[in-house]
Amino acid sequence: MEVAVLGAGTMGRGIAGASATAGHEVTIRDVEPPYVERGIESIGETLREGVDRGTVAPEERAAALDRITGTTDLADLAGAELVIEAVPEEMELKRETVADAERVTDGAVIASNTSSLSLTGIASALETPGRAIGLHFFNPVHLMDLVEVVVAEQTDDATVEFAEGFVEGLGKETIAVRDTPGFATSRLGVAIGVEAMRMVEQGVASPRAIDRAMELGYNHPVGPLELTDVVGLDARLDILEALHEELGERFHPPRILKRKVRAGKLGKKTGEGFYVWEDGEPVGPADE
Ligand SMILES: NC(=O)c1ccc[n+]([C@@H]2O[C@H](COP(=O)([O-])OP(=O)(O)OC[C@H]3O[C@@H](n4cnc5c(N)ncnc54)[C@H](O)[C@@H]3O)[C@@H](O)[C@H]2O)c1
Repeated sequence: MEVAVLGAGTMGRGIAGASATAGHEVTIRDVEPPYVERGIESIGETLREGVDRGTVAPEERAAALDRITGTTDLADLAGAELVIEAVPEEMELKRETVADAERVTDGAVIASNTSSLSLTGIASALETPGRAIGLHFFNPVHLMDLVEVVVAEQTDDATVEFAEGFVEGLGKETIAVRDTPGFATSRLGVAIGVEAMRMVEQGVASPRAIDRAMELGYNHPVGPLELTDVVGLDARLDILEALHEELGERFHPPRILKRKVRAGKLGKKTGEGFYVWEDGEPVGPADE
């Protein structure tokens, strides 16, 4: 199948790489040639790591890269049966992007990788909104087995079936979720994260103890506070504010989170969040 991916950033390159590895012809579009080139280079690097680990054969890597074409020209999407947008998380940009994709393709299913915006709001930018769906991939795409299939108010049954078939062909598992704030994964993940932050605030236990509770008590690979540091405290605050508005008080952003974001303590990327980070590792608790 011909698949078009819009945006060659973190997610777009992952989705393009997974699609090409599964045998699809992929066109990846970004707004400037260097972004496209960097995206394709990065797909090559990820596949190279797969070869080094023995999970990808060298000829599979070469064949996958051969199936990827980069472009900045929207007209090159014309033959796509599936378009997946992974442009920045802004409603107006997403609406323009899907409308452009609909205009230049002929009956393609148009999917959005949004992690928090209303699919129903994105779909309403289309002339035929029944073709819109959410395909919420997780980072890093090549290692994460889940794709949340987000069903907008307008999405047709045939679109859901098509999208689920595509994801299964990538060797990943789908869960179908109605278009509601935070879908399933962000809502559940953030609910645990926000309670963990309140527990730090109330002095219930140290961040490390709270993380160990979930890692050893529930077999989570990483605790909620370390995960917040990895995702970025600013990103977590944005999602919480959106969920608070839609779902009420239980998602009220804790003061400790707002305080840290105001102080520029955004987690791993700035060297401090709930932990102090050095060389990409948490080395101790941050001062409260
Ligand atoms: N990063 C994650 O962990 C993650 C996980 C799940 C979902 N998402 C979602 O995926 C989407 C993309 O996130 P990301 O982290 O890959 O962002 P990113 O900033 O890494 O990449 C976005 C890319 O889109 C490009 N772009 C901007 N306008 C464009 C246009 N009109 N057409 C084509 N490309 C355009 C940018 O130049 C950039 O290269 C967002 O909706 C985000 O919420 C992100």
